[in-house]
Amino acid sequence: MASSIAPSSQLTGTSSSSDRPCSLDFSKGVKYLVDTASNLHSIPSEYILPLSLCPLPVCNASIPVVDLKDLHGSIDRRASIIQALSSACSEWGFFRIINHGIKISLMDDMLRSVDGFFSLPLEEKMKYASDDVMHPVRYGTSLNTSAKHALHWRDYLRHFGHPLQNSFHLWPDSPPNYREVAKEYLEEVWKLASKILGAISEGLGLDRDYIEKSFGEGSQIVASNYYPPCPEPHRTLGLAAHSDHGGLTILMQNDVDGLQVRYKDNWVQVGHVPGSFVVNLGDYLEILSNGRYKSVEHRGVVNEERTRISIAVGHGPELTAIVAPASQLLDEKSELKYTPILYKDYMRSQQSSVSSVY
Ligand SMILES: O=C(O)CCC(=O)C(=O)O
Ligand SMILES: [Fe+2]
Repeated sequence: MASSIAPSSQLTGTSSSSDRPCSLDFSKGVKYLVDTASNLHSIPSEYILPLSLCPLPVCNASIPVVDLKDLHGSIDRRASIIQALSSACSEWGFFRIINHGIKISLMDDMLRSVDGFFSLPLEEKMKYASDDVMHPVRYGTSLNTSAKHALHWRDYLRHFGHPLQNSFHLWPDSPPNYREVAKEYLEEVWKLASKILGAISEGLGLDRDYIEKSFGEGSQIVASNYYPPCPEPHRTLGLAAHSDHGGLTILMQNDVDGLQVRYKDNWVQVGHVPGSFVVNLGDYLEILSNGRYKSVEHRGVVNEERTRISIAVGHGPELTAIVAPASQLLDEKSELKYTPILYKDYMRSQQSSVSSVY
């Protein structure tokens, strides 16, 4: 669960220094940098990470695949899916899902809308820029944290999906179909998260609706990440190693690889499999399960040739929920591994000290 981040340089992605030429105002994002800098053969020094944090060769392993077909079918079928989810959650904290029920055409539409947003003129995207890391809709670059850090090769659009009425009117209205597509996509992903959370709850020996009930009204945040080609991909990262603070993240991406997951002190590459989602547990579920399930570190690496897009949707409790181990999972012999904390305070503390997206 513990997150690591590049040591501080004097920069954050949203600050700009007056002695830097305008063309290198990094707050405009890496897409802008790549589009406007002529002959970009090396990365600006602000993006160079210490060697210890640079991406190393990765180990050969694959995250587990869970087939959700007939999750609501026979009792035996459900039990075997719950068993597969439970071992993926305790062993990896990450898994791929297939036969999840979301239409590929909707996934493609969402990817196209997000691509359309990042392809807008800079002035249009900058309408959503904000210095407030908790702002309900935010376009930015590098990491979503107020901590000082070396810059990362990523632009992002981040906004709440649920509760819808709190932020829908603030979502980008360009490209013209963004709101309509994102609304449908996020509603479908919310339903999928709910099904998976029910199965995870049962896998822990809790009632099917235990986790969702613990969410109260719940929260959903989408982070769309845009990683343009990078001239020196081995000297930087798109997204620093971090764990997600929410309950469950459901991620899809275009056909360019770049996600890496920590597994037994190695980094494992998570390749693109068309039509599937990658799912991971966040800190909230590690704490709720009193450490039985893991919220595992992951990061985004970049490449020289192609733009990578990923869309990560986090599902967690309402901001006023208490994050604490489920009392049913504790008996007099088990030690309470985490101190209860208000979810809002947990989020805030993460966002002022480490890389965090949700
Ligand atoms: O780009 C990716 O695959 C990782 C995204 C991610 O971890 C996040 O947005 O929290
Ligand atoms: Fe993440």
